[in-house]
Amino acid sequence: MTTTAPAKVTAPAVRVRGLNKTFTTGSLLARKRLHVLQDIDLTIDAGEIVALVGESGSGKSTLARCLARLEQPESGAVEVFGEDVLRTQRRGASRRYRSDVQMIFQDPFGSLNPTHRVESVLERSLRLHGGTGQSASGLRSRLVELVRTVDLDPAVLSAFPHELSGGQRQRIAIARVLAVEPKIILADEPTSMLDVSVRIGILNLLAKLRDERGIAILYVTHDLASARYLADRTIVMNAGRMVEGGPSLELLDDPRHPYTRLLVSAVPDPERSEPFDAGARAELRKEVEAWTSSPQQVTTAVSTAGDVGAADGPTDSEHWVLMPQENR
Ligand SMILES: Nc1ncnc2c1ncn2[C@@H]1O[C@H](COP(=O)(O)OP(=O)(O)OP(=O)(O)O)[C@@H](O)[C@H]1O
Repeated sequence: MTTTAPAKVTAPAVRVRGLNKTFTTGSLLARKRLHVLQDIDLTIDAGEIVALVGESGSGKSTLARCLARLEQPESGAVEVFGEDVLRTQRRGASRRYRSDVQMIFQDPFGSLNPTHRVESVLERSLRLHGGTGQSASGLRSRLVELVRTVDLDPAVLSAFPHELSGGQRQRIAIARVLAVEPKIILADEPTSMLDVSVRIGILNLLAKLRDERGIAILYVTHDLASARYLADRTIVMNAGRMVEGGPSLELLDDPRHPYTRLLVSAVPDPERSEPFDAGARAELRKEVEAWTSSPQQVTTAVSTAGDVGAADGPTDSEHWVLMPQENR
């Protein structure tokens, strides 16, 4: 008799279940509790990019910061490759966790020490990760390899951050993260401070890291068009809750939830057959308000997982047309 070996089950890179986070603000006499994350569920597989979109203040960064262990949620579970880290690492993230889960921020200048040349910024990360056992030539070739991975010329190694463009600085910030060989990258608006012309290069770099290294990426953004371009799945957040999620193309081309439809309506698309008019948007806004006061989890056919320009108009709206995912 032949027996079939059971299929190997691989845990997702990240699984978040029932996560809640509140902040207390105000003076002693007028304390206010802000429930910033409410019952958040999310999974990200290895080699997958998941975009988190929503209006300003919807809780996207707080969720990323909870995953980076920079914030402590009140309840819920965060599993990384199957390990329930809030239980097993109660006193804070282990050294291993801090290598495996890395964060990229929106301001690449703020995250690089202006007095250090690029090579010493990267060398520091390499040494932290691999100890001090590298020979001088081994170290040099790792530095060159790192900057080449982020598509920069090794000449940048001798530059100071202020001598680089915003896009180059963000690439160095990414190289520094790669020095510790992360399995998960939390990218919080990594292109929002960059010129439109260089944004797509950073998005393509993130896609390369997913495809070639199998890195799981949470991509936090206001820009629906870039989420559509880059992310395998997109999740929409409103006021601390997840309202809708699914494969990016399906979700953003055929949004079901009124809030997602409102966000999508703010991105002009000449190919859209029925343009949204002000009346339609006002109706959607009413539906969103009704949902916010009595939220129900919306499950769409594609279901698995703030200010995206809904009120202020789109940013980079041309990407919607210029960056179709299928032509990437
Ligand atoms: N440390 C903190 N203390 C108090 N309130 C906070 C703190 N951090 C965030 N908040 C509040 O939590 C809410 C969610 O903020 P968060 O930054 O997660 O939203 P976001 O969706 O990432 O918005 P943005 O796109 O503007 O960064 C906001 O109302 C914010 O003011």
